[in-house]
Amino acid sequence: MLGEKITARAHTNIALVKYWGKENEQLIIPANSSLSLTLDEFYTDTSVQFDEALSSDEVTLNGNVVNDEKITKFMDIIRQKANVNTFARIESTNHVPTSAGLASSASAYAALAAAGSKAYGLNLSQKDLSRLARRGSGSATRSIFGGFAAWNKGTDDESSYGYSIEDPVKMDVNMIAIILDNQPKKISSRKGMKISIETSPYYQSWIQQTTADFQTIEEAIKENDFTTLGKTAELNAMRMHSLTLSSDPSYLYINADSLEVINMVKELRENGVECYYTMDAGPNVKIICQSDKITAITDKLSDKFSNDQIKVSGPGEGIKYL
Ligand SMILES: O=C(O)C[C@@](O)(CF)CCOP(=O)(O)OP(=O)(O)O
Repeated sequence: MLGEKITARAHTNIALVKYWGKENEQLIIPANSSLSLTLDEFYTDTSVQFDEALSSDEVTLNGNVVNDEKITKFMDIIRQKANVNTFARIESTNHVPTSAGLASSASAYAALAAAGSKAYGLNLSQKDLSRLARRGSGSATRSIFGGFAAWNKGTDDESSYGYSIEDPVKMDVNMIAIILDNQPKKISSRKGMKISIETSPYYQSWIQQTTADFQTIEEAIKENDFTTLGKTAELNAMRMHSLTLSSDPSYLYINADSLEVINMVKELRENGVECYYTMDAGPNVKIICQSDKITAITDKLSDKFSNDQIKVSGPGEGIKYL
């Protein structure tokens, strides 16, 4: 029997308050709550159709066959919830440079959770959809929602879920992604955060600080205070990266190009162009700015980087079915 083909689109999100460590690896329960901005420019479209003729899930990503047991394990969670054993054909198109620290797993697992659950006849609430997406990749929890979203840490599968903070976004806020390297990174976020939580001597102070940062940014959103949001996000990102440096073995996602961009941001700020930077598990830098500063920033960036490396994003929307 052939099921209905369901297609969903999820946008990636960039954390302003980072998730960097799990309390429970199997359920992907984080060590702290996190908060992000969903972006309009980067998204994943995924279609799912179950087919009794299949003897395993068939997965393609950007037209290429993918064999990833993480995907099959994720689909098994959906099959168990739907009480259906049939395998599925999954076609995914990433409008994000895959696994280059541009959070492609966030949009990928959010889209797969939405298309997969609906294809198997589940009609999940947004909250339950975010709990399901969380089982694929932690940051996907937030990509179910548009604009500013949060992932409530929780303590178990039931209490660890995403929720919308503000969508549509009132604050004038954009992110400019500079794509320095779209090669898959050597240390995945999953591996990196495990090393940090297990070996960095600063991990506990990170948890205290990031809990405070969450409240600061939540308040800044309410007060439409871009400066506090940007400043706090920049410090939070660098504190996350200090965990990688202080791990054993020490490692670093920041490379020479990243530092080039960071110094440009500091020069821009010294010259009165307010902007802030954030980074995830890769060398790419994202610059947080308001609309009237975009041109000054992209002009400065184009001194060193080509136009196809520079991508401006406004706030993106939550999950939708196509
Ligand atoms: O997005 C953030 O909060 C910060 C990060 O992007 C890195 F800086 C973490 C992304 O981690 P993810 O890929 O979701 O890990 P998984 O749960 O092991 O799949």
